[in-house]
Amino acid sequence: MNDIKVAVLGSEGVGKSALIVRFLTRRFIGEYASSSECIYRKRMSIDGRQHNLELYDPCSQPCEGKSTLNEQIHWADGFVVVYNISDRSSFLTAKAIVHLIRELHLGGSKRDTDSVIFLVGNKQDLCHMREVDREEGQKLASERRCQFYELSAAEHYQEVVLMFSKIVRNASLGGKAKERRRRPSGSKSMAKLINNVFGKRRKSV
Ligand SMILES: Nc1nc2c(ncn2[C@@H]2O[C@H](COP(=O)(O)OP(=O)(O)OP(=O)(O)O)[C@@H](O)[C@H]2O)c(=O)[nH]1
Repeated sequence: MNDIKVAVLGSEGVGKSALIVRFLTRRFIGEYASSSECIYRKRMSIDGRQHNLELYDPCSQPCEGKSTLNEQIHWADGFVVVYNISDRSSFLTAKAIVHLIRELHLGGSKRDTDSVIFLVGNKQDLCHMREVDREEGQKLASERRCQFYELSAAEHYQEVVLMFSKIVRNASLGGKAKERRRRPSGSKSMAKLINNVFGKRRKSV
């Protein structure tokens, strides 16, 4: 059994929780409020191999025991860095996060890091309000040697599953054994996730 840790990073409201919830439950939840950072766990079989996936969903608000971005980056084997295509400032934040991941992983093998940083432009369904061209995202990804996706947690279930499956596969192939530093603190079971999801008021988008 292989443990794979993936951090989903990006600025507030870009759809990090929506992407994770979509992947884990198949559902798109219009309003998902979480007041704490948390880790979701899922067992996955990819290419006949079993993986224990841990998905880290940070909390944008100040909260108790909140880990720093540096700690989150040290903890993870793979990174999904999300921006909202209709919010340029979120793209700039994503750019800074990718830069930081690269800085902190300078010691690692280049090939390992290249395949485990995914830059994701979310909310593609809002392309009528687009502030970041697809080409800009592609350019940043190729400059920073990341995999690039543009998708919509709201509309693209299959693409979301493919994206997460691919990062798990890439992280498992990297076979990176690294020192584990302080781990982001929160942890949630699927039961808690489902409770969160269905306990919230849903809003259509
Ligand atoms: N139209 C559209 N809205 C989306 C999409 N993904 C997320 N949203 C909406 O964007 C808002 C923020 O989504 P969240 O998943 O809470 O974003 P987040 O990045 O986890 O936010 P924080 O936890 O505050 O950092 C919610 O109202 C979602 O319904 C999408 O693909 N399309």
